[in-house]
Amino acid sequence: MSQTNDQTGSDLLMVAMPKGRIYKQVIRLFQEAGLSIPDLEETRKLVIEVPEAGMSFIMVKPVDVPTFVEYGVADIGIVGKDVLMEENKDVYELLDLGIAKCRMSVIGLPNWKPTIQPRVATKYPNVASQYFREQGQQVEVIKLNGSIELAPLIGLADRIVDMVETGQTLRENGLVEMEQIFGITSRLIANRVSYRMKNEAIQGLCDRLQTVISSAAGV
Ligand SMILES: Nc1ncnc2c1ncn2[C@@H]1O[C@H](COP(=O)(O)OP(=O)(O)OP(=O)(O)O)[C@@H](O)[C@H]1O
Ligand SMILES: O=P(O)(O)OC[C@H]1O[C@H](OP(=O)(O)OP(=O)(O)O)[C@H](O)[C@@H]1O
Repeated sequence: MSQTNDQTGSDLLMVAMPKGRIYKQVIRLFQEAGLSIPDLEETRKLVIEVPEAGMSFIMVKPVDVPTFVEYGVADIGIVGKDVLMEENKDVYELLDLGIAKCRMSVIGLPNWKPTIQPRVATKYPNVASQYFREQGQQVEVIKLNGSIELAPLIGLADRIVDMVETGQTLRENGLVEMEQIFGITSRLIANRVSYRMKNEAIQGLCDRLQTVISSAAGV
């Protein structure tokens, strides 16, 4: 990857970086790929230039990453497959980073019984609607923003569609995983125009990251 130390402003690759859970894993991956990224979580700054890595970072909510990338204010971004499926934005999905592994599942109480117009609570209404439509099941989807597992416990919904990683949240709330919908990992995405205009830099980054991912996977 051709990187110089004199890149400034718009020469830098603008990266939409998700705040929160994925962040530390992404930074580790970038550092293993030889990119000297400081711990950006230490600061409340939202735009952080790292000229020595040829990149500038904007710190955003994970769910907003595809929006910043689709509009081209970020050239690339890192986002979970769950968000990509839900948001369905017009971006290139370049690389499976293999981090933040979990799965999207249908979850319910063990004694769940089908009802006429079942209610499904979820943070992912598009994913849930599409899944049940494909299953030929009519459901009412209720959008929540967190603590989704609460819904079947207190009678808000019959089932939920949510992520499962270790299964701890399910176990501690007496819920069971009924069906797995798809597997989730974090992905590197790119704006369509940026991918053409800044191809050398973006492809170079992909190649560096791919080397780390492949060696971690023992390929
Ligand atoms: N339990 C989990 N295990 C592994 N990966 C997860 C888990 N929960 C979420 N993820 C992945 O991490 C991404 C970001 O999750 P995170 O909880 O940081 O953001 P969020 O859901 O937008 O939270 P908040 O609304 O609290 O900011 C998700 O989109 C998903 O890809
Ligand atoms: O299988 P586990 O390892 O228990 O992980 C799964 C939990 O993690 C996520 O919740 P999060 O921590 O983001 O909380 P929230 O959705 O309630 O905000 C997800 O929505 C599940 O509740």
